[in-house]
Amino acid sequence: MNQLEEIRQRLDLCDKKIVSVLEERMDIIKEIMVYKKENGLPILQPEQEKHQRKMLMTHVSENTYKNEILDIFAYILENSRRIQARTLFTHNILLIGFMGVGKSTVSSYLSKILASPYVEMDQEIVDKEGMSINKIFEEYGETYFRNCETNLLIELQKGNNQIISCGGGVAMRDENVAEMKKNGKVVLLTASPEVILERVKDSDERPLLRGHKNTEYISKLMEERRPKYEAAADVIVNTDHKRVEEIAEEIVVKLTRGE
Ligand SMILES: Nc1ncnc2c1ncn2[C@@H]1O[C@H](COP(=O)(O)OP(=O)(O)O)[C@@H](O)[C@H]1O
Ligand SMILES: O=C(O)C1=C[C@@H](OP(=O)(O)O)[C@@H](O)[C@H](O)C1
Ligand SMILES: [Mg+2]
Repeated sequence: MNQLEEIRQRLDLCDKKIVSVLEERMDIIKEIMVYKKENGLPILQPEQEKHQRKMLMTHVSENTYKNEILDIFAYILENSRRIQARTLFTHNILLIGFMGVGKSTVSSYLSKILASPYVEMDQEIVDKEGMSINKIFEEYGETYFRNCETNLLIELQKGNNQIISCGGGVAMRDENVAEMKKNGKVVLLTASPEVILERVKDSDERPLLRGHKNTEYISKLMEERRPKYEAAADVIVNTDHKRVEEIAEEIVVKLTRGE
């Protein structure tokens, strides 16, 4: 064997060790998930990830390859989140509820923390149609927009592990709810009319609230929609005066307990 071959063999041995240690690390992630579930501990714990990063920085502080190693660890941590998510869920998670309850905000956060694809239905429709929701309502009318939602929902059934933020009206059609249930769990977010008003008052992107930014109108429409929302929900989480992190944790806990 020449010298180069010998060096390459050492490299191969090194790869083997990395594979083995990565496998061990991923098994530990699963073990942690099982332990948390069994002992009713918080599941997401973003502060623990901060601690982990700190520890990692101390491990590499003197290392010649510090930047390269940190780059690799970004992928390792991303994949750990993915394993964590797969341990918890194999289906889609769909967030429904009235305008301003925080569906888009919470979905985006959940997708980051679970390293899962995020689908914003409103945005998908805007991109596909090449115009804003206000413009779609003005040019083609509400029914056209609702049909776009139904078609998109059918399309989304092809994917798994997606965090899907539904527009506030999606759960009003029974056929949409049937589509959601095929491959997903439905999370209903709620909030009081006062909190909703506070959250939506500065935005002009919701055609149904144009000229109706008051609690009386919000309250009335919310009551009209409530039975459909509640019938569609697998779990319900109230968002009043809660931080996004708290809401996300509550969703994950309720979904894993199957409440
Ligand atoms: N838990 C929360 N606390 C405070 N503000 C929030 C919370 N959730 C969402 N918001 C804010 O409320 C507004 C509406 O949220 P958004 O996610 O767009 O709601 P939805 O998609 O349900 O209409 C946004 O400005 C967002 O930043
Ligand atoms: O409740 C509704 O009928 C709607 C809610 C909006 O989404 P958000 O709930 O994300 O604001 C958007 O789909 C459209 O303006 C109609
Ligand atoms: Mg939204």
